[in-house]
Amino acid sequence: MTAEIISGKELSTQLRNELAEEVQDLKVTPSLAVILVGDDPASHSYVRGKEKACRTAGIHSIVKRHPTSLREDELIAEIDALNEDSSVHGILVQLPLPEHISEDAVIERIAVNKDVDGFHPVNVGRLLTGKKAFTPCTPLGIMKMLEISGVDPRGKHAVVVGRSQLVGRPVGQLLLNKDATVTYCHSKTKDLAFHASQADILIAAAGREGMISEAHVKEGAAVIDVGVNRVESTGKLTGDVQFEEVKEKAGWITPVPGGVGPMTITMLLHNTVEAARGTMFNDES
Ligand SMILES: NC(=O)C1=CN([C@@H]2O[C@H](COP(=O)(O)OP(=O)(O)OC[C@H]3O[C@@H](n4cnc5c(N)ncnc54)[C@H](OP(=O)(O)O)[C@@H]3O)[C@@H](O)[C@H]2O)C=CC1
Ligand SMILES: Nc1nc(=O)c2c([nH]1)NC[C@@H]1CN(c3ccc(C(=O)N[C@@H](CCC(=O)O)C(=O)O)cc3)C=[N+]21
Repeated sequence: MTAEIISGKELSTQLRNELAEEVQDLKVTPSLAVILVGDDPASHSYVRGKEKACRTAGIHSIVKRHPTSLREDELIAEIDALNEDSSVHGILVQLPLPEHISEDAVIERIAVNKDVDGFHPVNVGRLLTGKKAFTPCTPLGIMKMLEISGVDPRGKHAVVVGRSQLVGRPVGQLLLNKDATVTYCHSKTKDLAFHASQADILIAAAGREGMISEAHVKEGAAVIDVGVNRVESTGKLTGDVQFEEVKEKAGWITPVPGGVGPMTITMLLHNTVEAARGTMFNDES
């Protein structure tokens, strides 16, 4: 079997065009504030990608760039100001932050209704209890890719490799909310190949170049590659999945680049439009 390749790039083009039309019909121009601390080239590159994507969708974006030496209290003060500013609908603090700044303290400071990353504990808790919430962009993008491919998680065995707060945990939760049977694997898992090869839906989110081989994959499975690893020798990006061999066995597969990455940014635009509508928490009980 040769897998169907799910192009996050193509799907993103379509969804971003649809978002641009939605934006035209809004009374306000959605506005996203991105805070970037330090000089990590990958972070700067991601943030440029976000700025560009905002422009094409008609979303206003402001990027606040700071040196690594920025103090935590200065960052908190900036977030407070953005929380107060009614012209700003979404706030994203690019991670990771320098070691002297507490990521938890910073994320908790962001207003829940501007938390377009879905990292605030209130949004995390709402997701866990099945309520409407800002949902982390990468997991949301993954669910969209499965949906568009006609892969319904209900009753399927989903195996998630990785349990981070940003990717692994929330994607497992979304799959559970869609009635999948979910297994999480992580660095202490014994016999990863045994667990992974049981999966109807396999999410590879460990950040380990090429760790998922053909031996980890069940015939016909949907394989979603979240990993973004830069190969030292070539400078190229590659995923956690050995694409060439796995595509001969899987039913569906996502490439890197051009898979989950572009969808993450598309879902950020989606969440920003949602924040600008301001109706996420309207039916609060
Ligand atoms: N395409 C996109 O849009 C995005 C891509 N990414 C990429 O996804 C990957 C994961 O990101 P993130 O979740 O933030 O990373 P983290 O480093 O925070 O988490 C990695 C997870 O993988 C687990 N893990 C590590 N090694 C192994 C192993 N050998 N076997 C099984 N599990 C293992 C870790 O286990 P333990 O908990 O035990 O340490 C941990 O839970 C990275 O490559 C990152 O660049 C991230 C965000 C967005
Ligand atoms: N607060 C916060 N929110 C995030 O969502 C967040 C973050 N911090 N820190 C870092 C990770 C990583 N991440 C990616 C986004 C897009 C691509 C992406 O578009 N990748 C392209 C390639 C881009 C390139 O060529 O450099 C692709 O896979 O095709 C990848 C990774 C978001 N993250």
